[in-house]
Order: sequence, then C-alpha cells, then structure tokens
Amino acid sequence: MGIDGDAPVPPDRRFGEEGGRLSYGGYLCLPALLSQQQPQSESPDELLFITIHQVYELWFKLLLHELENAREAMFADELWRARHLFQRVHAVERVLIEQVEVLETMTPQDFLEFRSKLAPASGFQSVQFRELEFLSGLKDERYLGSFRHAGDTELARLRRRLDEPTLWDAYLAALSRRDLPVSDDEIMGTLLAVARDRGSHDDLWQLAEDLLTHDETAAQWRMRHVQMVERQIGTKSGTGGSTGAPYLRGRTRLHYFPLLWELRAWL
Ligand code: HEM
Ligand SMILES: N[C@@H](CC(=O)c1ccccc1NC=O)C(=O)O
Repeated sequence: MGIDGDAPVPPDRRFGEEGGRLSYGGYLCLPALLSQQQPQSESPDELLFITIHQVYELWFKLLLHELENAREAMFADELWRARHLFQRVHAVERVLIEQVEVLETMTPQDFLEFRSKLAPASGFQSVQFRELEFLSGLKDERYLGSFRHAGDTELARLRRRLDEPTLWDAYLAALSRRDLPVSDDEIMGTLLAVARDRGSHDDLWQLAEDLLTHDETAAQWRMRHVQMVERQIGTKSGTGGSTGAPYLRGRTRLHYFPLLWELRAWL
C-alpha cells in the first residue's frame, strides 16, 4: 500500500522518477531560498515584514517576464497570446492587492519596534517595481537618482528599460499592422474606430481592455499600499526620505495608458 492508501502504482505508471536526480527542495533551490530571511532585530514581526517583501519581489519577477512576453506577442501580431498572458498578469496583480491584508495584521506598535533599523531603505529602492513602471510606459528618469546605492547591474537594467519599447509602443505596432494610423494626431480617432467597430476589430478592443485592467490593478495596488501606510505610520515621513502618505497619494493618480482613459469621454 502507498502512503495515501491506494494500491501500489505499477512501475510503468510511476511518472517522473525516470532520472531520479531531482528532489523537491533541490529543484526549487529551497536551501538557498529559505536561508535568505535575515531580520535586523529581535522583533517577532520582522520575519513577516521580510517574507511579504520577498514574495512581492518574486511576483514582480514573474510579472516582468510575462509582460515582456506579452509585448513580444503584440509586436509579432499574436494578439491571442498577448491576451492569454495578460489574464495571468491580472490574476497575479489581484494577489498583490490581497496580500496587503497579511501585512496589516502587524500593529503599528510592533512595526515601530524595528522600523528605525530600516532607514534609509524603502520601497523606493525596489528596482523591479520601477522596471514594471518603465515597461508599462511610466518612464520617469528622475527615479534613477533613488538607485545611487544600487549595483551597476541593477542600474544598467533600469537604463535598458528606459530605452526599450513600452507595452503601449507594442499596442501601437499591432494597430499599425491593421493599417490603422497611430500618429499623435490620429491615435484617438483610431482608438474610437476600434471601439465602434468591434465586428472588425474585437481582438484589438479586448487587448486594449487588458491593458486598461493592468493599469487599473496597478492603481488599486497603489491605493491599497497608501491605506496600509496611513494605518502603520500615519503622517510620519518615510524611511526613504519622502513625505510618506502625501507623496504616495500623489502617485495614485498616475496612469500607464492615459489615452485609454480619455477615450471614455469621446465614446
Ligand atoms: C508597513 C508597511 C509599509 C509601509 C509603512 C510603507 C511605507 C512606504 C513609504 C512611506 C513609501 C514612500 C517612500 C519613503 O519615503 O519611504 C513607500 C514606498 C514604496 N513602497 Fe512601501 N511601505 C510598506 C510596505 C510595502 C510593501 C509590502 C511593499 C511591496 C513591495 C512596498 C513597496 C513600496 C514601493 C514599490 C514604493 C515606491 C512607490 C513609489 O515610488 O511610487 N511597501 N512605502
Ligand atoms: N518606507 C517605510 C519602511 C518600509 O516599508 C520599507 C523599508 C525597507 C524596505 C521596504 C519597505 N517597504 C516599503 O516601503 C516607512 O517609512 O516606514
């Protein structure tokens, strides 16, 4: 009998053990992964704080990968593939928002036990977060200044993102493939034409909706983050040197694809 109570599995159906070289922990590099949580204090909640951030960074890595592939699919005129990838991006982004709740189980008093150890570190210095913004079209070179302490490879990654095409550039390429004009003067007319003739352009319309959802969920995360910040530190300034919540509130009004929002007014 197997450990699960079933009859033993015949040898020809024992799947995945052919080479016998991989183990669960080896495949997932768990010894390396699980040795990377190093609290700076004795405070019991610091492990939660580190874990949450590391999980975010892992999701950011996946999002960058999927968004790069979605961009490539749009350039290759494989809109179905881009749409498929955006569904995954949206699902991950919803998890990012839900996850804030886990960190909110920490009380502000418990956070203050180790907060002073964190400065001048802050989310400002998340390279992958800024890469996501740049790739999505929000290219603000001024943020390179917050990475003075980052390594050369990280700075080079950010510079490369500033030079690379954005998701919007890739969408414009998809429109051009259909012989739709995309110059600054003509783009709103094209977006309206797509919206009004879904019989001919439904895939382009749905893809624009996917971009908009990506934009909307990013904004929802920013709002959720600032709510958490107000709950944790109120009106205190940030460890990264900003005004804290007021700075972050300002960032909630940003859009990756402003024309897709403006389009609503013209429909
Ligand atoms: C106790 C929880 C948290 C507090 C009090 C907090 C506070 C802040 C503050 C005050 C800032 C502004 C920069 C500064 O001056 O420090 C900031 C920025 C940021 N935080 Fe957090 N944060 C928290 C959790 C998180 C988590 C879990 C993430 C996930 C990765 C995160 C990601 C970021 C990012 C990416 C920025 C830069 C945002 C931008 O420039 O638009 N934060 N945070
Ligand atoms: N900026 C936060 C501290 C903080 O949350 C943080 C500190 C180090 C690394 C990541 C952080 N997360 C988001 O800003 C604060 O001012 O309390």
